[in-house]
Amino acid sequence: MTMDDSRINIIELKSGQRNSRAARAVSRSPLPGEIPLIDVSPIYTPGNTEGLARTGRAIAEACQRIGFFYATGHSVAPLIVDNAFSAARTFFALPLEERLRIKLNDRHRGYMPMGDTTVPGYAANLHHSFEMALDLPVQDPDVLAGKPLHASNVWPELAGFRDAVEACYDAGCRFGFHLLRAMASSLDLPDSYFQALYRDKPLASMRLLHYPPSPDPVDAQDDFGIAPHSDYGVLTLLLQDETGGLELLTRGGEWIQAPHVPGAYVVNIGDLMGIWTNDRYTSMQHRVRNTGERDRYSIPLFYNPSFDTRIACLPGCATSTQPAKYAPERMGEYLLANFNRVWESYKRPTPGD
Ligand SMILES: O=C(O)CCC(=O)C(=O)O
Ligand SMILES: [Fe+2]
Repeated sequence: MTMDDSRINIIELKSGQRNSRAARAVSRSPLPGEIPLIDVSPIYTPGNTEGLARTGRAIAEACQRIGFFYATGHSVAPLIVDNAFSAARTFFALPLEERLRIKLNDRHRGYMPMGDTTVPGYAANLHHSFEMALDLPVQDPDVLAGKPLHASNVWPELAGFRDAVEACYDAGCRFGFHLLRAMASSLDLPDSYFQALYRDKPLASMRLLHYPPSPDPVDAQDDFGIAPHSDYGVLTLLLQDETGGLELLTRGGEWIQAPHVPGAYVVNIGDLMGIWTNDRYTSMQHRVRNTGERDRYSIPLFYNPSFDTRIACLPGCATSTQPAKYAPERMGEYLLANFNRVWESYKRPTPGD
């Protein structure tokens, strides 16, 4: 397989098992219930305190044990999901020159070419992506002020693409916003605790990802679709197609497959949730190996609160025997510290620019 672009950027992801044999170990099928399937529909019924508490308890169990769960009953219409995947397939089938017309900008919107991201210690990830986030008008005061990450999206000239992607983004954000009530309940916090931090311009960004088929990295040069990493934000809501290839590291140190479950989102917690909960909910590593014959598409939504949110140990998560382990972080600055490593190389002129 040829790389679209030979420049390699670094996405500094927490990768505890960097390039070790364990990180390349073969995966197994999950045991029944090992990645729990949680019906989250009570999040949509105001006043259903019992249902919300039940969902919260299931989420607490999942987050503490494995850091991932499948969510059903999320109210995102199948047609919205299908349309977004169709849009992704059409976009990645465009000639490279077309995709490069909207190359990733300094507000982290646009097309990120194949081979442009690596997890330290690994070969370049074998995927490329379309990146978008909250779409703010040019006259928005934060956009005018040049506040980082606040911008309008950029779009390819492709009929129907924008509508399909925006519908998926809006529906995913609505789901995330409701899910925050159950996340709060899972931590014995008032239902609206997290929602209050997401009301004003949340840093919610979505990627359309394409992974071409690639050789098995266990025997080859670590050519993962995406190498082992944990997500650095708060909450990730992932749609994946039927291809499979997503794998999770269990707390016992085994890699297990997280196959496509029809109609379900894969939900996982990121590193910032570990800071918030003092590691009650610790992010877990995951990776993608697309070793079959098929192209794989996925759509993660990184659902994070507003730029100025201060992420510090939550009430109830520190005790006298377990004091807060982490210094507080500011949401936007924390994300920027991670993104900047990518941006640096995008600011450099490349041949043909
Ligand atoms: O494509 C997937 O299933 C996972 C993507 C992922 O882990 C990421 O973008 O952080
Ligand atoms: Fe990830």
